[in-house]
Amino acid sequence: MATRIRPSNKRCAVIGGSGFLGRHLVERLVDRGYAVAVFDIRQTYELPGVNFYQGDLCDKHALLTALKDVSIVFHCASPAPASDDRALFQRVNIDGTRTVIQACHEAGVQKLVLTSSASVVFEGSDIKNAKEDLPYAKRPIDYYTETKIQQEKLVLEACSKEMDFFTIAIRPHGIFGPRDPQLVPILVDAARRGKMKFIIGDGSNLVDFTYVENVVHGHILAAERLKADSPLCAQAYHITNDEPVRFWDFMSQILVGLGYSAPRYHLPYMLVYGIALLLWLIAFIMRPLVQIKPTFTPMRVALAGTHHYYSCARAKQDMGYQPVVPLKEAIARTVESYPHLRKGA
Ligand SMILES: NC(=O)C1=CN([C@@H]2O[C@H](COP(=O)(O)OP(=O)(O)OC[C@H]3O[C@@H](n4cnc5c(N)ncnc54)[C@H](O)[C@@H]3O)[C@@H](O)[C@H]2O)C=CC1
Ligand SMILES: CC(C)CCC[C@@H](C)[C@H]1CC[C@H]2C3=C(CC[C@]12C)[C@@]1(C)CCC(=O)C[C@@H]1CC3
Repeated sequence: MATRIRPSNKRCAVIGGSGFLGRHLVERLVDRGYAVAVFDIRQTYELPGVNFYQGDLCDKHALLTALKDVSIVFHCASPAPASDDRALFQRVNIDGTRTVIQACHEAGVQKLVLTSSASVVFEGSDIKNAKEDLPYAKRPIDYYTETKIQQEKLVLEACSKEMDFFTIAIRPHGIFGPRDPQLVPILVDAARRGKMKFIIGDGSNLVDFTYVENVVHGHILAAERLKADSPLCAQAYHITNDEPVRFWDFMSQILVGLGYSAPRYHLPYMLVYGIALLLWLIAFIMRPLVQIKPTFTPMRVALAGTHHYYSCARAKQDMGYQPVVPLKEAIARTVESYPHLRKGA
């Protein structure tokens, strides 16, 4: 019988490696001595020790070129959550993830680590210290969440001891840090347009914001501890900073750190949510004529006015996870990294 030659376990691929999380992951993997292949629809940087493969993850042949001799695949590609292109989410997050799994099988990859999201259980109402056994959202709040649920199921169901193929899903929440294209830029844009004067609700809602290096640490631990008969197989894990913070305190610390005023006046949650829904409806109806992008979408209002924080006890127990950068330090590093977004810059 021909012996199947296994790729070196220090060779990995990062699908979505040109993105915010992906690039931080790639940098850390290189520091740890991994040879890394980045697969992405765009190339945003160059790094010694990293090979770039530009392509769409829905294209199996393109993927197979990048997965040659790779033993670990990190899948952290996704369309931007704010997009409302349902067909794109279906194609990339669902059909594309099937293609990734198939390509992993054909290339002899042993481990697939999916970046899922803690939002797969979020329906717009309070979530307090939830464990991973909370059921998936029955009424997902948007297409992004809907397809992240399907994606996570596909990856976890693909775990197979018989095929020597092990899978795991990491569920981060509210990732932030240097080079994040979403949280800080959107916040500053809203502040510059005078829209950050108001607190939605009473301001006491607790939320997880997770520093990108902690998310990276969770991914690498997952990959290194995932093996046959380990409790990690086919499981989902929350990865957070383990320091839930008041949503509006966190936003205020970022804003004040960058020289803007903190929001002060309170508005009732239901009023703002109703207005956001109405604006969304108007934007939807007007779409054939004009593209309107409201700052306060129903999703953002729900995230800004409810509790949503998650227990990471399972990751601590099964993979020895502990956040490596505490929240205070993480906020300071983040603020420092955006000199161009400071007030007056
Ligand atoms: N940013 C956040 O707060 C959170 C993000 N996540 C998940 O983390 C992952 C990474 O997110 P970010 O780094 O924030 O996003 P990002 O938008 O910075 O990175 C995503 C990358 O995927 C690539 N990509 C998109 N479609 C592709 C395709 N068809 N083929 C190949 N590459 C493609 C993009 O070019 C981009 O470089 C995503 O899966 C997201 O769902 C989960 C929880 C929270
Ligand atoms: C205008 C303000 C009321 C809000 C500005 C900040 C928001 C842009 C961010 C606050 C919470 C963030 C968040 C995500 C994106 C950016 C925020 C809405 C995600 C939706 C990204 C993708 C996920 O998987 C879940 C995240 C939850 C928190």
